[in-house]
Amino acid sequence: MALPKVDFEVGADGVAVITMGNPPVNALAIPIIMGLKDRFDEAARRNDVKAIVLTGKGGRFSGGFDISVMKKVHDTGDSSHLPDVSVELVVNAIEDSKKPVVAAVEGLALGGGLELAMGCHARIAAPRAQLGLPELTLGIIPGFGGTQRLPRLIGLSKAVEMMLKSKPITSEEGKKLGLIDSIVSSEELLKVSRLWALEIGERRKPWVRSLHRTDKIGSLSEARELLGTARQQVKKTAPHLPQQLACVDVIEYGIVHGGYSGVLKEAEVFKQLVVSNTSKGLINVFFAQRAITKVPGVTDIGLKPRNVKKAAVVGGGLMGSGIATALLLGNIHVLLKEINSELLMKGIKTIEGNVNALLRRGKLTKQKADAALSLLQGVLDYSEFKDVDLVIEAVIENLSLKQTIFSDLEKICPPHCILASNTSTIDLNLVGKMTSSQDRIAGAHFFSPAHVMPLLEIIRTDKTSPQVILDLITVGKVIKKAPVVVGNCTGFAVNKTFFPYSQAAQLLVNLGVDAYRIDTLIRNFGFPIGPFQLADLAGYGVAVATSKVFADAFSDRVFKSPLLDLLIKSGRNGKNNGKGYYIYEKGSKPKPDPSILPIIEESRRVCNIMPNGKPISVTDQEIVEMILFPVVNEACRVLEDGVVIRASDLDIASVLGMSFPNYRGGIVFWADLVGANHIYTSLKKWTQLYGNFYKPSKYLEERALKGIPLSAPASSTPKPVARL
Ligand SMILES: C[C@H](O)CC(=O)SCCNC(=O)CCNC(=O)[C@H](O)C(C)(C)COP(=O)(O)OP(=O)(O)OC[C@H]1O[C@@H](n2cnc3c(N)ncnc32)[C@H](O)[C@@H]1OP(=O)(O)O
Repeated sequence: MALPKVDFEVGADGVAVITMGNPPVNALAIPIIMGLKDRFDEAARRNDVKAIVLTGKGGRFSGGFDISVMKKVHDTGDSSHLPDVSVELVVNAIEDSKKPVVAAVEGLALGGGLELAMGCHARIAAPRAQLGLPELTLGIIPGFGGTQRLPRLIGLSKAVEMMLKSKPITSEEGKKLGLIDSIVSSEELLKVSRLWALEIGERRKPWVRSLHRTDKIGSLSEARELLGTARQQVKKTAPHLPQQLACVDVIEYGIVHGGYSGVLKEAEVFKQLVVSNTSKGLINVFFAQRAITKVPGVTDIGLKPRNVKKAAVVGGGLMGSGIATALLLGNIHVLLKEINSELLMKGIKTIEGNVNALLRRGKLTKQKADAALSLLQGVLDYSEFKDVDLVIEAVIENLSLKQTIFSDLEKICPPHCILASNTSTIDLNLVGKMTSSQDRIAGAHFFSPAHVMPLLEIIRTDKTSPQVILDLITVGKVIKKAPVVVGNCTGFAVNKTFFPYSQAAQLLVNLGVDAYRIDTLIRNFGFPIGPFQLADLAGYGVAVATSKVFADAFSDRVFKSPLLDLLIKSGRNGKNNGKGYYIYEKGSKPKPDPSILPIIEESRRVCNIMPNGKPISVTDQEIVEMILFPVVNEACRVLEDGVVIRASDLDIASVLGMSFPNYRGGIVFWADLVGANHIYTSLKKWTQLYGNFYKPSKYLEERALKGIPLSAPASSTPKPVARL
C-alpha cells in the first residue's frame, strides 16, 4: 500500500501545486499534516513560487482528519496524538500566507478536508463533489476552524443546518451558497485553479480570508435568535449528544468574540469532546461498520463477486414483500412467488405500498419508484426460476415446509443459484438436509420492515461455500444493507444476543416493577422504544413463537412469564389489534392503557416471584442494568462460540438490528465501558436473588476475573466460527 505523502511541484508559471496523497480518501493522517506544514513553509520560502494550489490525489480532495488518530487517543488515553492544525496550518500557513492559495476540489472534501479548503483564498471544484462537515456523527465538532469559516462563507442558517445534520452538499449547491467560487470540469480543474491563484496575486480576483468575513453572519441579535432556536431543537431531538449543543455554543462564541477567538475555543472544545464516551462509541461504530465486510477466508482469497441480476422471493408475506422491495430498490429483477393469486396480489400490493410510502416521504424519486416496480413479476409456480441467480425463501417458520421448498428449488434453479432462507431461528443444516446443495445454502436474515431496517445477517453453515457468502455480502451492499456474516445457531447473532432483553423486562414486571417505567428508562438509555412498546409493535404471536424456540434451546436460562398468554387470552395482540400495553390513536403518541393493570396483577399472582409477595424496590439504573446485563451475558456466549468473527460485528448487529444507541458504540463496546467486573458481580447477585436467568456465563466470569475486556480477541488460537 502506498505510504501517505504530500507532493510538491512548481510549474513554469510559478504556481506550486501541493498534492495530498493517502488513498483511498486522502485522510489527513499525521504524515500528511506534517507534510502540508513543510510544503507550505517551502512554498512561502521559495522565491520562484508566486501562488499555491492545494489538491488531492486520485480524484478526491480529502475525507478529513484521520479518524484512526482519534481511535488511538481513545485506546491510549493520550490526547497528545492530536496535532495543532487549526492555527499552525490553517490560519498561519494557509489563510495568512503572503502568497495566494486556491483549493482545487474534486470528489469529496469532508470534515478537515473541507476545513483546509475553507482556509484557502478561493475554492474551485469539479462537478458533483461532496462537501460537508460530518464531524458531529463522530461525537466531535468540526476542528480545523470549520465552525467559524462555514458560517462566514455561506451564512449562519445553512452552516448550522449542514453541521447539525452532518449532511453534505454538492459543489453545485456550494457554488450557489458561496462556498465554491467556480465549477469546472475535472480535466480543467488544475489549470483553472493555477490561473485563479495567479489572478488573486495580481489582484484581479478577490483575496478572501474567510475568517475575517462578517458580511454573511447578520447582526448579533439575529445570530443569537437563530442559534437559540437551533439550541431548542437540539435539546429536543438529540438530548444524548453533547457535541450538538457544543457546536452551537462554539459558533456563537466566534460570532461574539471574533473568528480567531472562535478557532481557539473550537480547539479547546474539540479536545474535550474527543475523549467523551459519545465520541468513543461513535468512532467504534465507524470502524466496526467498515470491518464487517472483511471476512477471513471469503474476502481475502481472491474471489470475485458474481453479478446477481435476477432474484426470486418465495413467500409474499410481510417479510417476503419487504425483502422483495429491498431487492427491487437495488435494481434487481424480482420474481415474487406465492401459492395462490389472492396471496400473490396481497404481496404485490404490500410491495407497491412500501415503494409508494418511500416516495411520499421523499426517499425516492417517482422515476426510481416506477423503475423499481417495473422489475417485479408475480408468479404462482417455479417455471420462471430457471435463470435466477438467487432465491430467498421467506415462508413461515415450519421446517418440513422449508425442506420441501429447498428440494424443489434445487431441482429447478440453475446450479450457480444461491439458495437462501430468511429463517430467524431454524438450523440451516436442517433446512437443506433433503438436498445435495448444502454448499450454496445460506441464511439471509432480514429485520422487519426488511426494506427499511439496515441490517442483513448472512448465516453460513460449515458447508456454505465462500463464493456464496461473498455474493451475499455483495448483494447486501447493492441493496444498501450492512451485511454481517455469522455462524449457524439458534437465533444467530442478533436474536440470540437479544432474547434475554424482552424476558428481562417480563421478569421485572413480574417482580412488581411498572412496565411503563421500564419503557421510559430504556428510551432514556437511547433505544427508540422500550421493550413493552416493542412487543406491541411486533404482535404477541411473534413473542410466543420465539420464546418457545428459546425455551427449547436455552432451557437452563429462560424466564417463562405467564403475562403473554394472559394478554392473548384477554384478546390482546399489541398494536395490530389496537389492544396492547398502550392505546394507539391516530395522530397521537401511544398512551399507557390502565385496563392492562389487572392482567399484570394476575400475572404477578400466577408467577409468584415477588419476595414476600411485595414489589421489589430498584433504582432506575438497576432497572436498565437488569435488562441489559443479561443481554451482555448472552453476547459473551455468542463471542465464546465464535458466532461472530469479531466483537465489533456484534456492536454493529446490535445497533442496526436492535436499535441499540449508536453513540454507546454497540452492546460489547458499551459493556466494556461499564466494566466486565461490575456486570459479572451484579449478575451473580441477581442469580442468588432471582435465579438462573441471570447466571453469568463462563466467558464473562473469566474475563471479569482476569480483567480482560469482553471485546478483546481470544489470545489463544481462536475457535472457528460456529457453523454447526
Ligand atoms: C478536525 C476535523 O474537523 C475532524 C475530522 O475531519 S473527522 C473526519 C471527518 N470525515 C468524515 O467523517 C468522513 C468519514 N468517511 C466517510 O464518510 C466515507 O469513508 C467517505 C464518504 C469518505 C468514503 O466512503 P466510501 O467510498 O464508501 O469508502 P469507505 O469504505 O467508507 O472508506 C474507505 C476507507 O477509508 C477509510 N476512511 C474514510 N475516511 C476516513 C478518515 N477520515 N480517516 C481515516 N480513515 C478513513 C475507511 O475506514 C475505509 O478504510 P478500509 O478500506 O480500511 O475499511
